[in-house]
Amino acid sequence: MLLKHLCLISYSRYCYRKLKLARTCSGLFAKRGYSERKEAPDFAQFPVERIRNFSIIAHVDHGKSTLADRLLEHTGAIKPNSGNNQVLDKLQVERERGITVKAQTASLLYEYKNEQYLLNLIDTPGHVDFSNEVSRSLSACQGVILLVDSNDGVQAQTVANFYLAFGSDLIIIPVLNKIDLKNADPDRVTKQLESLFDMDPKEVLRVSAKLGLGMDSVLEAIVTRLPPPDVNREARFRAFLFDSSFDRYRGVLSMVLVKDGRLKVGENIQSCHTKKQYEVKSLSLLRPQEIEVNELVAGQIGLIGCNMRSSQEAHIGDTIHLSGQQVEALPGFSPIKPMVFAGVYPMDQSQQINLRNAIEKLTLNDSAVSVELDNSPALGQGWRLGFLGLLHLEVFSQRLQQEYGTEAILTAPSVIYKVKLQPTKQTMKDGKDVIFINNPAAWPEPQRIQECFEPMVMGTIITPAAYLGPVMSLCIERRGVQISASNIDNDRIMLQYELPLCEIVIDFHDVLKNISSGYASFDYEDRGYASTNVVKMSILLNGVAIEELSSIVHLSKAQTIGKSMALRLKDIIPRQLVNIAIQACIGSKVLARQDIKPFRKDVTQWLYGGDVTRRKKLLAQQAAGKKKMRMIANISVPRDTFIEVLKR
Ligand SMILES: Nc1nc2c(ncn2[C@@H]2O[C@H](COP(=O)(O)OP(=O)(O)OP(=O)(O)O)[C@@H](O)[C@H]2O)c(=O)[nH]1
Repeated sequence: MLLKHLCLISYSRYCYRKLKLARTCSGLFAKRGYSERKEAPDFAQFPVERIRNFSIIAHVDHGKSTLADRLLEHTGAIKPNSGNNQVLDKLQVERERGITVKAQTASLLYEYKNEQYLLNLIDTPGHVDFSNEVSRSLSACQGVILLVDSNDGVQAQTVANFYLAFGSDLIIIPVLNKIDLKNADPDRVTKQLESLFDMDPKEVLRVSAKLGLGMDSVLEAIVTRLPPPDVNREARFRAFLFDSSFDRYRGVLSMVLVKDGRLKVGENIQSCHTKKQYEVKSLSLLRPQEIEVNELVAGQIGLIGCNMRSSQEAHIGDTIHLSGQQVEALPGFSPIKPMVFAGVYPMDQSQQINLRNAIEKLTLNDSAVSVELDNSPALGQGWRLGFLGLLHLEVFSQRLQQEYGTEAILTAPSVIYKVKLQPTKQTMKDGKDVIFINNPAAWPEPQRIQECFEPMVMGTIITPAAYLGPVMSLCIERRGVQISASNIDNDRIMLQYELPLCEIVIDFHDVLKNISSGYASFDYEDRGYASTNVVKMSILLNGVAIEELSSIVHLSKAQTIGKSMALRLKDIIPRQLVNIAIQACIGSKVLARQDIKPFRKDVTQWLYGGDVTRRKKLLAQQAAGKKKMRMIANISVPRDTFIEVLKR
């Protein structure tokens, strides 16, 4: 009996402790936002004053995605310590390369002074090729977190991103990350921020996204320093379309910031751009996983599913409104200007339709890519695509393969040249004396050209002083002209060079990283066109020009490029029964020549003595056969050769 009593007491104590623990935990979880999972608030009732839209911007690898992970954990959107690494980097290419290429959104709930706030976070890419994603994200925000690595300090893209946010009149919260690192020097980096951007050192926060240190200070700064979105819930519904993606079952999903009014499932909406009407099938918020809601209200960022079927319908920068209501369109984006062009062809023509569908769907998710039809005698029907840079091109082709299972051949990248033609009766009549050319195959005859212009960029390089010499030599070798040089602090120097775009698209960034042991950083912006001396370099095989291998080069570099191209082709083209002459030419002038010797088949090996006329007859037959072969070899080069040469 006594034993039973004791057991009962200890059991009730156990239950009490468990209950207490549960209560403490629930209190703790409630504080960190966990309770909202059970009783998610009605997002449509969230007052505008308690909404904040912000973005995280930084130089590549300074920890944006890691900070986003910690903020998601800290606000209870995802479970802590469950191996969350770059949760918002959803694409396979992002996870493999460890970079963000696509801005992602997540709505967080945060409790501050007993009031719940809805914080809409947009994680942005850091690499210069994806800066369009950054500027698009900024259009939906009132403020940004400018994240700086407290070991690396201010880098080229920190400068570019700062000016992007500053120019958009956004509030900037400076945050130093990675303070846990042994070599971290937050004081030095704070001074850099003060001298470069005139920032108040007291406003600079210090965190470690990896260890989750200082997260409350960041969240508090977002709530207290940023204003709520400037929206009106009583006005007619208006939403700004700033991103889109394709869902196999639901068609196009449009990511919008609701500027005015509210929108419910079942209502009919219309696009200001295309004037097309749709019925709203689904509305959702991203937390970061999608949660369906019945209503989106002004101030919120959400997804609209309305059975849009084709990529042309979701126009980035469009204004969406309710059908039958007149509203003023919101200011859109200035069109994105692709910098690098490349031909994309299917491996064989049977895959043409698959590739076309894949390109169409992917361009919906990556609106910066421009698409034109193209045709090549050797590679068949294809497309000429425009990209923002080489990494963008690589990521696009990787996504084509990984997300849509299509193999494509990419031709050598080229920039877009401006050519002023000699005045003729025809050009004067059409008024088309200036043309833009992104494909060497379309280059006019030299006698028709009056002047050529090439695209220029203003490059900003930040490098430790120790690497200044090699960095400057690289810029000079790439035809750069120095505009300015200034000290950021005792150790780092910021250089500005005007450079031709074609000199930096291929490998400038890699070479810069190599010569500076990875310490120098680079960013660039468009600087218009400048007069130049470029020519078309053709590649001739046995006297026949192969258009797919031609390129536009600067006259000063034509000889070097011609030589290396001829050597590469010599390695790649298989030996054949005839001699193959590879020539790199400008017009009729041959710059470089390589010969691939023919196989020598000994047709006389079966002869054993006998009359000499017999031997001569066999050799004559062989020579006649070779003559015929050369005719064939002149025009047909194995398809694999193109793939090998055109692959970088
Ligand atoms: N020691 C330390 N490492 C960190 C911290 N924050 C991020 N990292 C590491 O820095 C690297 C880059 O982090 P990411 O979050 O991918 O950087 P990112 O800025 O999102 O990179 P991009 O999207 O490519 O621009 C990763 O290896 C992280 O683990 C930190 O506070 N301390």
